[in-house]
Amino acid sequence: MEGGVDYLIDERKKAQFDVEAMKVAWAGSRQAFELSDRIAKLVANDPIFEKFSRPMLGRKELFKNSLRKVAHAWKLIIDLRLSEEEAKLLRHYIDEPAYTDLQWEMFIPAIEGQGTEEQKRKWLPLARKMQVIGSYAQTELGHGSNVQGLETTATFDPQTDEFVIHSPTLTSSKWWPGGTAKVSTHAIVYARLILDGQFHGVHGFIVQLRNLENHTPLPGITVGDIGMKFGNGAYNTMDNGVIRFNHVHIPRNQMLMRVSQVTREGKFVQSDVPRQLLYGTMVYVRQKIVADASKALSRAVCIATRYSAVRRQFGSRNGGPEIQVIDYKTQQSRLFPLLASAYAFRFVGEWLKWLYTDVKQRLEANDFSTLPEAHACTAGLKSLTTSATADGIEECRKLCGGHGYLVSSGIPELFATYVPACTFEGDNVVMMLQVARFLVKTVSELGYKQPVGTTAYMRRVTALMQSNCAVRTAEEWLNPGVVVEAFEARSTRMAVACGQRLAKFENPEEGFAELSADLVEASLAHCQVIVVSKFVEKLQQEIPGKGVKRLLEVLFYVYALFLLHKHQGDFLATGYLTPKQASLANDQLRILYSKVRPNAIALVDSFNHTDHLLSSILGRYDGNVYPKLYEAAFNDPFNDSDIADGIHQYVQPMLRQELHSAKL
Ligand SMILES: CCCCCCCCCCCCCCC/C=C/C(=O)SCCNC(=O)CCNC(=O)[C@H](O)C(C)(C)COP(=O)(O)OP(=O)(O)OC[C@H]1O[C@@H](n2cnc3c(N)ncnc32)[C@H](O)[C@@H]1OP(=O)(O)O
Ligand SMILES: Cc1cc2nc3c(=O)[nH]c(=O)nc-3n(C[C@H](O)[C@H](O)[C@H](O)COP(=O)(O)OP(=O)(O)OC[C@H]3O[C@@H](n4cnc5c(N)ncnc54)[C@H](O)[C@@H]3O)c2cc1C
Repeated sequence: MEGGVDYLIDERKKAQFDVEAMKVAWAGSRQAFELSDRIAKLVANDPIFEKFSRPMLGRKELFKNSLRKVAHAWKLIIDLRLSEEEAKLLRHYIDEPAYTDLQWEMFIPAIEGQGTEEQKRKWLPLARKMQVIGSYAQTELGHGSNVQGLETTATFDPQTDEFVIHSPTLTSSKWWPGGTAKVSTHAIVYARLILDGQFHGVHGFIVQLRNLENHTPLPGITVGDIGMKFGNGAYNTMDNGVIRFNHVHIPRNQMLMRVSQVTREGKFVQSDVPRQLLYGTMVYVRQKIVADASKALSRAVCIATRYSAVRRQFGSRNGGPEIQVIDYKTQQSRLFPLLASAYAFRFVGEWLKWLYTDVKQRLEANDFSTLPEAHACTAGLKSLTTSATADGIEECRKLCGGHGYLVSSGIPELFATYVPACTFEGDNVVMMLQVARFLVKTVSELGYKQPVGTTAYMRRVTALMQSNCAVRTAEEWLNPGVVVEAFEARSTRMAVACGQRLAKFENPEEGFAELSADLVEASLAHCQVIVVSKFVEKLQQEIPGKGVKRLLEVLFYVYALFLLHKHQGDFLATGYLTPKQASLANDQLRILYSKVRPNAIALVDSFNHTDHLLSSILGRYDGNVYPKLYEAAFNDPFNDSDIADGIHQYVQPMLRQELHSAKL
C-alpha cells in the first residue's frame, strides 16, 4: 500500500454519527453551512487563489501576487454581488493576510464606533467602495501595549483650524500597522491630543498618507515596510509599515469625535460616552480573533488526524500492516483534546459573537453598562484561545512526525501565520491582566454587589468555597453539572485567594504587580469556566442528526476532563478535589478517547475544510499521502536540475582537493 486512500475509506465507514448533520452543527445552521460551502468551492476552483506555492515566493513576488488576489476578489464581490457575509467568507477561504483585513476589520469599525454621524456619512461610503483604503496606526516603535504611553502628538492649531500630527522622537514612529507600508491611502492614527499646551489623552485621527492619483506619500510623511516577518509566505503577504510624521496638517473634523470633541476655539469637550470606547475597535477585533481560533486549530487537527490514520509504525505481524499511529494511546491523548478544543472554541466563539452584537447595540443606544464585561471576556478569551491554538498547531506538527516539518504538510505556514495572534490586538499576558482587574473588582464587591454575566457563578461563593466534589467513580464524572461546578469552584477559590493576598498590601497597585503571575492563572481559570459552560449551553440546545449530540457530549467531556487533568495542581491545591477524584477523571478520559477513536476522521471531515484551504499533502481528503509527497518533492523548483548552482564552484574543488586554488 503506497498511499492511505483505503485507510481513510475504512475510517469513514466507522463513523457512528451523521457527518452531514455535524457539518451543519459546526457551521451553526444549514444556511450558514451552505453559504460557507459555496464560497469555499468558489475559491478552491479559482486558479488565481492558488496558494500551495506561496512559501516558495520571494517577498516582492509574494506581495504583488497578494495584490492581484485582492483585486480579483474585489471584482468577484462586485460582479457576483456578494453580501458582506459572503465577502468575509471569501476572505477566509482565500486565506491570505492582506491590507483589506485592516480596511474592513479595523479602519471601518473604528469610524463606525468612534466617529460622529457626520464623519460616518463622509468616510464610510468611501471606504466601503474602496475609494479610500485605510489602516489602523496605533502601535509605535517604543510603545504598543501601553496605549496611554504613545508619543505621537496631535496639536491643535487655532489659526488654521487644523491638527498638526507629529512624530517627536524615533520611538514615536508608527511601527506595525498592516497595509500601511505600500498600500493604504489613509490611516487612523492614535496620538496624544494637545490643546494650548495641555495633554488631553490619546485619540484617533484620520490622516491621509498618500496621494490618491499617483500613490506617492504626502509631504511630511515618511513611510516604508518594517521588514520580513517569521516564516515563508505566511504574514509576509502583509505590508506592515513604519510611518514618521513631520508636522502634517489635517482638518479639525478628522479627529474621531464621538467620545470627545475639540471646538473651533480649541476647547476640549468630554461627552457622556466613556473614554474606553476609544478602545472599542480592539474589542471588536478580539471577538473576531476568538471566532477565528477554531478555524485555525481545526485545520491543524484535520491534517494531523487524517495523517495519523494513514501513517503506520511498528507492530507488524507476519508481514501484515503496521499499527496506525492514531491507535497509540499517547497519540490520542495529544490529538483528541485538540480536536475537542476546536469544537469548544467554535461554540464559545459563536457565543462571544452574540455578546458582541448585544454590546454593540447597547453602545449605539448609549448604554455602556455591559462594556467592562465585554472587554474582560474578549480580552480573556482572545488570550486563552490564541495561546491554545498556537500551541495546538505546533503539537499537530509533532503529531505528524518528520513530514509535519515539510512546508507541503501545510503546518509550518499555518503556524507562522497564526502565532502573531498571541501578540497582536493585545499581548496575551497583558490581556489576562485585564481580566484579573475585572475579577479582583468582582471579588472585592462580593459582599454587597451581585456579580452578573460570566461571573454570576460567584454569587454562590460560600457554597463554592466550602463544599467539595462528591465524585466517587469515573462514571460520575459524566455529568455536566459536576464538571462545571468543579471549574467554578476552582476559579472562585483562586480569585478569592488572590483577593485576600492583595488585601495585605498597603498599595493595591504594588500588590497587583507582585501577584500578577498568580492573577494570570486565576484569570485563565475563570476563562476556562466560560468555555466549559458555553459548551454545556450548546449541548442544552436541540442538535439534530443521528448521533451528533452524543458525539458532541463526548467531545465536551474530553475537553473539560483534559483541562482538569492538565491543571489538576490547581484543583488539588484549592482543595476542591482529592487526588483520587483527579485520578478518576483521568480514568474517564481514557475511556472517552476510545469513544472518539472510531469517529475521529468523520469528526474532522465535519469541519468541511477543502483541500485548497488545508493546502496540505498530509491532510488530503483522499489520504493519498505518499505518492503526492513524492510527486511534490520532484516538482520543487530546487529539483529542476540534478546539479545545483554552486556545486561546480564550491563542492567539486573540495572533492578534488583543489580548494586552496579555487575562486570563492
Ligand atoms: C491571520 C491569523 C488570524 C487573524 C484573525 C482573523 C480575524 C479577523 C480580524 C483581522 C484583523 C486584522 C489583523 C489584526 C492586526 C493587528 C492589529 C493590532 O494589533 S492593532 C493594535 C492593538 N493594540 C493593543 O491591543 C494594545 C493593547 N493595550 C490595550 O488595549 C490597553 O492599553 C490596555 C488594555 C492594556 C489598558 O491599559 P491601561 O493603561 O491600564 O488602561 P487605561 O488607563 O487606558 O484604561 C483602563 C480602564 O479601561 C478599561 N479598558 C481597557 N481596554 C478596554 C476596552 N478595550 N474596552 C473597554 N474598557 C477597556 C480597563 O479595564 C480599565 O478599566 P477600569 O474600570 O478603570 O479598571
Ligand atoms: C503581525 C502583527 C501585526 C500587527 N498589526 C498592527 C496594526 O495593524 N496596527 C497596530 O497599531 N499594531 C499592530 N501590531 C502591533 C501589536 O498590536 C503589538 O505588537 C501588541 O499590542 C503588543 O505590544 P508590544 O509589541 O508593545 O509588546 P510589549 O508590551 O512590549 O510586550 C513585550 C513583553 O512584555 C510583556 N509585558 C508588557 N506589558 C506588561 C505588563 N503590564 N505586565 C506584564 N507583562 C507585560 C508582554 O507580556 C511581553 O512578554 C501588530 C503586531 C504584529 C505582530
